Amino acid sequence: MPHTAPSGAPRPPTTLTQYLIEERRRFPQASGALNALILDVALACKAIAREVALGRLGVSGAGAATAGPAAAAAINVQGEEQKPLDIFANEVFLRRNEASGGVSGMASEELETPWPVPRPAAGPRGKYLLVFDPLDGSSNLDVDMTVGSIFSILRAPQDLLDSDHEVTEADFLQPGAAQIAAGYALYGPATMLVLSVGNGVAGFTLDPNLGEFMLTHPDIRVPAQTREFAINASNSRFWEPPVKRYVDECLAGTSGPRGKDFNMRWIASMVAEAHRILMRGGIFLYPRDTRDPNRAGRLRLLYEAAPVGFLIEQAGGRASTGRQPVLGVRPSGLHQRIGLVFGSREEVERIERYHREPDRDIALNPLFAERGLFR
Ligand SMILES: O=P(O)(O)OC[C@H]1O[C@](O)(COP(=O)(O)O)[C@@H](O)[C@@H]1O
Ligand SMILES: [Mg+2]
Ligand SMILES: [Mg+2]
Repeated sequence: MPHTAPSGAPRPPTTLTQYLIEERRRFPQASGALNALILDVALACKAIAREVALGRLGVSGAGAATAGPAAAAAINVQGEEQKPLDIFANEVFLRRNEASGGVSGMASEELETPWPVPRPAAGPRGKYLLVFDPLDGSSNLDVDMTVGSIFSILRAPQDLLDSDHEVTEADFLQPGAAQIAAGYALYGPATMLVLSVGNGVAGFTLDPNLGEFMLTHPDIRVPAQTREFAINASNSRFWEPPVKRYVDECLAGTSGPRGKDFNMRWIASMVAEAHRILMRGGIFLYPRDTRDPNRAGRLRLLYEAAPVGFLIEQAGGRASTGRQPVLGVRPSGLHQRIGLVFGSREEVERIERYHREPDRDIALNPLFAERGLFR
């Protein structure tokens, strides 16, 4: 990053606030509400980062002094066990952002129904809707591995702004292409915030001494090609033929049709996988499979697939269901699940191509027919 003033003297790094002010200059009529909302989200992420870093000493520990809203673990709307930190992170997101005045409703992985934000006593309703997975990859907490938070900002529909009624599920059912901004925080060795306001992707690293997110990755681009893939191979018997074919070809390496060796990674935290792919390329698959006929995939469209798709596409990569661009899918419900493939553009396009080819052609593929490495 060219942090050099015209005089040649090094310039202090840009803060998240300064970055947002610069971005806002592109829209002279903007009120500043979006920036205020993003800064509130960033503040929530800093509070979560502190708590995550405490490990068993914090709300996750049995004798935690600060148990607060996270005291009891429960089962969420998805039928998944909520860890104390899932509940804590959800509370932090809700409390921080309902006070901001920027939103008129929120939706979360941890809440069955939308969270209404009443019309303020004076002034207009918040112009935006905030959707989030407050803690992604929380199964990693027990083993002190990287987790994250992921969020999406949508415009509140005009009829909601004009009315006094509470936000409804239908207000959120907008395709990913309608997102105004999306981002995630990564709670790894360093805490990072990666953000797009529709003008590329920027990464900020939390300076723990200053408590500020500093711009460290100004223009993140996903390389078009890769030799690294990520998929939970324990599901291979449920995969559809195009996915089996793709993975088999990667595994065949130099002796297969791809003519090159591939590496594999699986962190079990989509935010962490997305971050690796934004940093050095790669491809991630959590495809539609046959494991549960009632579920089209594992990941949730509104608060996992859509924001990650927005970031990846803003960085020059591609995000797809395998059959169509994920940003084009209009959700049918808050917690709708979907198959997701994202990352380096050429690999995602290849997987989409395999989905278009009839299964008959795939069965005739000599590699797939003979090897079936993951069958
Ligand atoms: O346990 P699996 O099948 O590997 O699934 C891992 C996936 O589940 C998730 O952890 C789901 O997120 P949550 O932890 O928010 O439920 C993804 O981040 C990750 O890609
Ligand atoms: Mg998640
Ligand atoms: Mg979660």
